Amino acid sequence: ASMLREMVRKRDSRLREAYLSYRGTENRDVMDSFLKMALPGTSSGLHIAHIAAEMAPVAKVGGLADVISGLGKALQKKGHLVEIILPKYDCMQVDQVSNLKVLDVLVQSYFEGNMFNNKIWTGTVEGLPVYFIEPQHPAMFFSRAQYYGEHDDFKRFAYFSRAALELLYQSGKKVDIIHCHDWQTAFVAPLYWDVYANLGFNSARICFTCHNFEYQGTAPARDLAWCGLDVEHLDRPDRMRDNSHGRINAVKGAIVYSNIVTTVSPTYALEVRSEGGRGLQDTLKVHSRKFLGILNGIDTDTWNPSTDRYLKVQYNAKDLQGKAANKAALREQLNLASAYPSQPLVGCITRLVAQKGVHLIRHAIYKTAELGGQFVLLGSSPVPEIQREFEGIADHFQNNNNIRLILKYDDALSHCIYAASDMFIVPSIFEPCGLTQMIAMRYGSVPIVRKTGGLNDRCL
Ligand SMILES: Nc1ncnc2c1ncn2[C@@H]1O[C@H](COP(=O)(O)OP(=O)(O)O[C@H]2O[C@H](CO)[C@@H](O)[C@H](O)[C@H]2O)[C@@H](O)[C@H]1O
Repeated sequence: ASMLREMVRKRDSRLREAYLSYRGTENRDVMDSFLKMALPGTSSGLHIAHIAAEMAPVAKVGGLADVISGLGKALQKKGHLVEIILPKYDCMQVDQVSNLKVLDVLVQSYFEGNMFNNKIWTGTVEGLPVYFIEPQHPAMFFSRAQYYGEHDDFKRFAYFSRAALELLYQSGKKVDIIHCHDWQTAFVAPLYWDVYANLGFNSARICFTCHNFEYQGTAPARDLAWCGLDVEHLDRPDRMRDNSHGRINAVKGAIVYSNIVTTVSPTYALEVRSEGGRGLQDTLKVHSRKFLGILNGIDTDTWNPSTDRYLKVQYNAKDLQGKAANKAALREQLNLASAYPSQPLVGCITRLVAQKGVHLIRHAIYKTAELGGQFVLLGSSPVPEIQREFEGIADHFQNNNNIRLILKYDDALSHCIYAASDMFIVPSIFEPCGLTQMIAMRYGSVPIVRKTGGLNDRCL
């Protein structure tokens, strides 16, 4: 911790200046008024609805899921009424939902010229009330045995965004803040102001958080009509038309139409104002008065080595024996050599996509083997070539008792790796925030990161 504190002290002063001027007078009024409304520690008793594609642990692919439950719980603790709206995926972890039941009302929503019924399920996840929407649509949008990666993802989530707003509208809820996340629910912002506000459902203000500008949700302009948006009105350079090709862009629409737009670290908020914006930099500049970066946090109940039920032995900062016991347990579980307790163990838990620096991860595996350390990778890839490449590396080290690659998603194992490792690598090419380095620090594993985005931010 003292090393990290020292690093923070030595932080590039130009970056600090840039950050401070970004938070300067021009943005202050807008920010202050919204933060008073939206953030913990200010007023309480607001009704906040998050509309999202993921939530931990019930429907998790990556960091978005952690933030939906972590932020939701933090806001709830501050006295706000927080509700989450999710698709009812067939593959979600239903055992993580308490009191799951279907309501005896159906909510009808518009799509492609027709009205469709939606079953509404309710339940509690991590103490938060959740609504799950199950469309009664012949395309079975959320019964695909996976969360993303379907040919009609744009259609699936345009449908969900519309149905989620319809649920809020028909239930007569007086919501203060509707918080949507990433391209999958970016449609909520233009739908709210162009469709629902005209129906008198207009008490809420819209917050859009972009967790990663790499994914923007683009499609031919005509596809916007599916969820009832007006293509002619929105297919314009100052509204939803993408800045570099003729398609429409869901994230751009949310930037234009939301009251406040956030991303997940101040440094990334600076980066996306140039190339990091993946073509949206000019839009972010036009809307800079309502755009800011707020550093993510982690859910310190879920990620707590002194209460973590997945660990062999719980431990805390004052009791590192416990950490050693977890290292021994993981070595046994993964059939790794265990003769030398002090032989360093390097951990890495990630979605294996180009963003995460897969070539650097590969290099770290070989280098650790060469230097006589141990390496455990837990990761899976939506990109078949990358998955195959890492399967090859796993095979290569099959008989090496210092290296293990576990190429799947496994929540329980991830906790054990954070606890067992001495060091944790996050060599991302770009990283909007990054949660794994924060979790690693919480578990006493030293993060080794590339200096980018949230990995290059004030985290102490
Ligand atoms: N195979 C596996 N098995 C089990 N658990 C696994 C796993 N692979 C990853 N995880 C878990 O998923 C989470 C990933 O967090 P990241 O910060 O890397 O987010 P991600 O890049 O998905 O999301 C985006 O959103 C988040 C949240 O805003 C940003 O921090 C980030 O920079 C941005 O890219 C961690 O909780 C990690 O433990």
